Amino acid sequence: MSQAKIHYTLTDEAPMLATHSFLPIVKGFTKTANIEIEVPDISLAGRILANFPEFLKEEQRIPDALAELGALATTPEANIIKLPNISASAPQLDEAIAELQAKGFAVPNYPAEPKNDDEKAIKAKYAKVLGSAVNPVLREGNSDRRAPKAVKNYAKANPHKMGAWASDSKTDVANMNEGDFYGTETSTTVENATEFKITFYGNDGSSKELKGLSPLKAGEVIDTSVMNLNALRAFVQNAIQEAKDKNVLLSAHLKATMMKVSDPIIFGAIVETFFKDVFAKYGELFKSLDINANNGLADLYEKIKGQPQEAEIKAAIDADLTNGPRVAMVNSDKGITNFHVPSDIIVDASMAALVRNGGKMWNKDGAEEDTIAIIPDRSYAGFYQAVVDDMKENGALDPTTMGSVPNVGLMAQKAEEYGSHDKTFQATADGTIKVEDANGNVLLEQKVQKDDIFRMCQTKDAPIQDWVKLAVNRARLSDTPAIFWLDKGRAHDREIIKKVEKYLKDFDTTGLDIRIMDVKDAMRETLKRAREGKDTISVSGNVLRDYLTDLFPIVELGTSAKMLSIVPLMNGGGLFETGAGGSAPKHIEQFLEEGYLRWDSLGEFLALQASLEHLAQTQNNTKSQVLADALDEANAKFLATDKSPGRKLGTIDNRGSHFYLAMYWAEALAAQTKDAEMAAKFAPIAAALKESEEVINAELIGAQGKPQNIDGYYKPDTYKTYAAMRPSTVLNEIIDGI
Ligand SMILES: NC(=O)C1=CN([C@@H]2O[C@H](COP(=O)(O)OP(=O)(O)OC[C@H]3O[C@@H](n4cnc5c(N)ncnc54)[C@H](OP(=O)(O)O)[C@@H]3O)[C@@H](O)[C@H]2O)C=CC1
Ligand SMILES: O=C(O)CCC(=O)C(=O)O
Ligand SMILES: [Mg+2]
Repeated sequence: MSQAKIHYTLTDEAPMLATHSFLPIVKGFTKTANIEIEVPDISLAGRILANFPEFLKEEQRIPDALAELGALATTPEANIIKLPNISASAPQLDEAIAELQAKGFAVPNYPAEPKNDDEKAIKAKYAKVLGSAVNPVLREGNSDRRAPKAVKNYAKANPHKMGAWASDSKTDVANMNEGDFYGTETSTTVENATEFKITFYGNDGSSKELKGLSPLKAGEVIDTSVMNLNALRAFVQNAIQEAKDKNVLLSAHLKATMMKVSDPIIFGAIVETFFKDVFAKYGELFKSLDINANNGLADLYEKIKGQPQEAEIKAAIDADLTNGPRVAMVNSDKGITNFHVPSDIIVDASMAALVRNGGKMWNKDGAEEDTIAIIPDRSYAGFYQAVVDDMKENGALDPTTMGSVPNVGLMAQKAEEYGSHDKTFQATADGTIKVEDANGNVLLEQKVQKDDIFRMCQTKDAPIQDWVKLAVNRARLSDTPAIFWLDKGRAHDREIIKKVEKYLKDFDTTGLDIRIMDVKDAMRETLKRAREGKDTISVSGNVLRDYLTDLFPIVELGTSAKMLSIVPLMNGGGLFETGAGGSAPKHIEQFLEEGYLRWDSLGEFLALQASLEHLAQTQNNTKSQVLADALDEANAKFLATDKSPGRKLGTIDNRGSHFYLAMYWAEALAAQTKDAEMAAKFAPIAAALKESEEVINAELIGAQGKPQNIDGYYKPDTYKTYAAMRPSTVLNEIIDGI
């Protein structure tokens, strides 16, 4: 048997900590099936170092693990377990760079406003690290996300807390009615393979190439749209007034990490409109200090530190916060508002949390209040409004009875808006931005005013076909109705509908209930069915995939970390994402403060099971199938015995949950009869773990309750992190002895 490989990614924050405890277990168990576990470092710090070898000493240089994994993802051998990673906002990138520099890595500062060609080159390299820079590289397939039956049943039996929705809740979504991406979108399908370029033509006769010639494949859907900044600012002003009039909180919900070019600008426009007198009065000073509203208040406070006007500016900001509507808080204990950091308000998680919480967010005193939720663009605002309306009309959903909403999402090869960063530009003057082919024929064009955001998106045909196939398969396999969520009001979706209707004919859909519905209707129908306890597969584009796979799991299961999240790669490999949620920065904070990590690794367990099964099938490795089946049993027992970390000190945390998983996995391996060698191997391990249960728990729980020092946040010390995450010598001895 040749040695098979699983690539288990090293990422950031809570999942990175969890990996230090779980990886030794994974390595120990899988080596019995001759599987090698590789651990590519795709952490934010690792990605920065990999991109700047010329600034580093020889011994500090590391290979570009992400690029290597991206290449691997296009091959049939790929078997990658991908944990959530930081998608860095500009302030996070600055922090990570500062930490690396302090540790002796001479990487350059991030030049937000490059002043010469050298800085431009550095900025271009950092563009590969900023924002959502990992997932789009690895996602060479569409996504299949669902709560496995055992997980769903567990949630029904052990429901999480749900906030009640009042029928007179004042919570509402505020969106633009014109001048947004939705209203301006134009779209076309390219018949034959060609090339395109993007050029700005100024009303003054000037022109500037924004993007040089790039390929277009036959059948590709392309679109352009524009967000008019004047319309955006006017809309924000109205939303501020609305929140004030209704006497509720004001909150903003964007995706500045994934939409890393457009959404920080939109965030900045919201911040600048809210504090418009401050930005008008201190504009010159802010400019000289490189303060940009797009980076939020935290960055502003940092940069005015020590300035003669510091106190006066802070007072002016406080006055606006007092006079304006109350602003929703990210962390009321620490005084962190919704306007502090663009990456703190990630719409997929934040709106889901709002729905789970009876429509309420937190004010500065930590009390819950209704809110006006700013979601400027109608492309997605309407579907959140549909949820809010449904909750007001019918009350909160009931996790003990509600049906499940799995998702089949179009995302391969950077489909749709989430692949648009390299084609998103802010207009520097009034004019027209044209998408032209190599011969100058105009494919699409948009009129822009200075500061407007122009965006072009691509969606390749092969991923669309694969997505339709995946939807039909999932509907068949789970015998569940599937709804394509597409909006006839959007030019892009009208092109996609044509393709879906065409490609559905390629498959046998007899007996299946497959529908194409408008997004808002799809939401209403899905919620109605969920309330009746019925499951419905949502089949959606890339952005809705992201939003729906946090919204429903967070309502159904309490967190999207418990999702099974599979990406069948188009060339035959497998990418197994862990959960559908993020890297839970507040979990690492709690761990550093009190030695308790409440990150739930169920997503990792589920992904590992799927990865082992994929390996068994593609490499004909029967031992891997034995491992996968035993892990499946272990996962079920893990849920049945409720060994997930609690929320509080003194109960088993992430490390304790790994111990139980290892014990149940070893027990299942010892008990199975398909592979006698493995049964014999794991019988003493299972016995040793069981025998030491009390001692191990005492060691693991005994390690809690004190601050942890792992020497860093973005690049902690490996040795210290292992020590912190593996505090049980008894457990370590058993695992390391496998
Ligand atoms: N696939 C990826 O790589 C993704 C990465 N991200 C990145 O993650 C970071 C934070 O994003 P954000 O969206 O705020 O998400 P978080 O990681 O903060 O998750 C939001 C909330 O979900 C709950 N949660 C998530 N994962 C777990 C888990 N394993 N165990 C228990 N609870 C969990 C917690 O909620 P509660 O406190 O209510 O229990 C948590 O506060 C950002 O850098 C973002 O870019 C985000 C999404 C996906
Ligand atoms: O890549 C990211 O930044 C986040 C990804 C995400 O939220 C998702 O795929 O659900
Ligand atoms: Mg998401």
